[in-house]
Amino acid sequence: MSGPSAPGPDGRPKPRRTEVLRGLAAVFALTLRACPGALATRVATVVVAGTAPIAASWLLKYVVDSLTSDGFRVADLTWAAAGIGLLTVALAAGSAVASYADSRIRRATATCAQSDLLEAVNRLSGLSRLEQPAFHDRLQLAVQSAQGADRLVAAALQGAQGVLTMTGFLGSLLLISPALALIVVAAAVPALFAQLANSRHRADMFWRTSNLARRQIFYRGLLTDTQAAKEIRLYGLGSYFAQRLRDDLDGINSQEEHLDRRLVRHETALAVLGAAVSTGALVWGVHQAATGGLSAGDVSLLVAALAGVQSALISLVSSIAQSHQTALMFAHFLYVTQVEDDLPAPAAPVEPPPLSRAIELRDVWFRYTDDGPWILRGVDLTIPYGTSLAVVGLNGAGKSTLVKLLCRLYDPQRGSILWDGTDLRDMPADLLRRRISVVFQDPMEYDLTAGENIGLGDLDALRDPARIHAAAADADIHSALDRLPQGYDTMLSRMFFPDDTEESAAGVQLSGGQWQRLALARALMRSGRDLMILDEPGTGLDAVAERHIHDRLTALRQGETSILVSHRMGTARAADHIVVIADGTVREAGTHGELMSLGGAYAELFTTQAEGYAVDQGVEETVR
Ligand SMILES: Nc1ncnc2c1ncn2[C@@H]1O[C@H](COP(=O)(O)OP(=O)(O)OP(=O)(O)O)[C@@H](O)[C@H]1O
Repeated sequence: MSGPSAPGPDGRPKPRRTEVLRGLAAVFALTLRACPGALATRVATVVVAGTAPIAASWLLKYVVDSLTSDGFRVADLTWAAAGIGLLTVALAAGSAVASYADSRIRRATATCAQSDLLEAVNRLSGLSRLEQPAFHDRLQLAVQSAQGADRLVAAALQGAQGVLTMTGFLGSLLLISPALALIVVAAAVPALFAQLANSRHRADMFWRTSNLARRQIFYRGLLTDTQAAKEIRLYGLGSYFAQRLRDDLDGINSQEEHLDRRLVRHETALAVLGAAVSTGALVWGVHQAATGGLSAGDVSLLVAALAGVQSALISLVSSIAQSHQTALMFAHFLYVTQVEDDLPAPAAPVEPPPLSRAIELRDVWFRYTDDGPWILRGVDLTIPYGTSLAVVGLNGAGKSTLVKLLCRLYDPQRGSILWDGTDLRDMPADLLRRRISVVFQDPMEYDLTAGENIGLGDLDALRDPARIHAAAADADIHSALDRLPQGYDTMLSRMFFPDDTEESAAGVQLSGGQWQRLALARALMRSGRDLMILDEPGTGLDAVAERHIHDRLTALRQGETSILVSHRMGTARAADHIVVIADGTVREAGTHGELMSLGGAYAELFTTQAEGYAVDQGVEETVR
């Protein structure tokens, strides 16, 4: 990966010019990998399309010269005419084959580029890169350029065809008049520079407007999202977001409009220049023919060469410009596919052993960005093997952040987290995560079947109904799933149908608490886990379900190392150890009894919650 690119006018990194060449080479390598056969076919059509017009113009010159001379042979002219006809057929067939090959190249490169991109994003083992707006801008442009990679190939081949045709016709013009050949080429030079400048401006514009483009996609998604629909209707936000979407689109449109006007000015001037050169050359040719300097066939060749060189030059110039623009855009694709992992890979990776001693946090400091506030400020904590730890604290204290660090979704800036004495930074993140099972505070709701939603917890068991049902039973959701229209095969989505079913098999939506139990079942699927982390598993559960699941989990956790983040003090009190996180540090640590007798933050949290229940109870008694 090369160093960061120079910043653009808005301070964000901008693709460098050398990246154009890298982009070109990369797109051809991609096409060669994606569809070598179609590329070879397309090259063959370029040769035919590039040379046939020249051969046809020479045959025409031969026919015209023969017709205007004495004693021509009809048979020879017939062969020449048939030759022109054959070339026309070859051109027509070549064009049809070319568009078929172009379609194949388009589909294959888009698929290959998209999967390269997704693999690259998937290789990022942490979360920080995905939380940077600039990275999302790059990603958006990378997706666009991945979809348009075939355009660069098409433009380059069109350029090659232009070169072939132009070389042939220029050779013909040189035979008639070297000066004329020079004038025709010179007329194309301003066009070349203008087109290159235009393509640079267009690539810059895409970069400048990428943030607006992403935002209007966000608003569009929001306005059509079923989850957002409730609040949007309740608060009457539809028109407000629609207006913001229109403002963003207006911003993009006005920049495009500015560029389009510039293009109109340039293209008009270039067309006038080209027409003037052609007219002058034609007048000169007619004059020469009248004075006997050129034959009638020469004039016909001159007319064909003028048109051929002009159109080949225009096509060459526009293909260079198009390649330039696409290659500049492709720099974003290269950036994303070659971006460094946000978690540095260990120099000497250590495979995490099955946990047997303890997980230790030693003076852990963490903040999400280099200039952001410290979220954890020197956390010291030991979680002995086989014990349960409850983490409590006020909103925003850093409890979920601690969980994410334990999963190595981020690395701490200072201090270390040790797994049986080995720093997590020395372990490949994916191997470490196989040893951990987590229910996050905001678990995913996959638009898949109920069985898949659970089976994703252990891909090897995705088609193992017995294990899936057992995990569902442990999470107390089995009977609810069993009662669904297609049981575990029911699609949990109102957006999609299962692949092989009719519309009548449309999916169902679960309640918030049921989704939470499903996430718990998914976490329980993970075989061979050493650490179970539950980040607020009870928030969406009813009191009966919470009690039931709590007892079940307590039984399941026996002998297992577990961490429970919870605001429900009644649930937290059962843990072997409890820590109170406040101001980014461990404020208090101990058992429930120890912390209560300490009379500090834990005792206050506990009694405040208990008093709430007691007051409610008192009110109920008064009402009765
Ligand atoms: N991805 C992130 N990027 C930047 N800041 C973040 C991010 N996630 C959390 N924070 C900030 O870190 C702080 C701690 O958040 P965290 O989610 O760890 O708190 P918590 O103790 O789990 O809170 P809660 O009880 O509300 O779940 C908060 O101030 C939050 O704004």
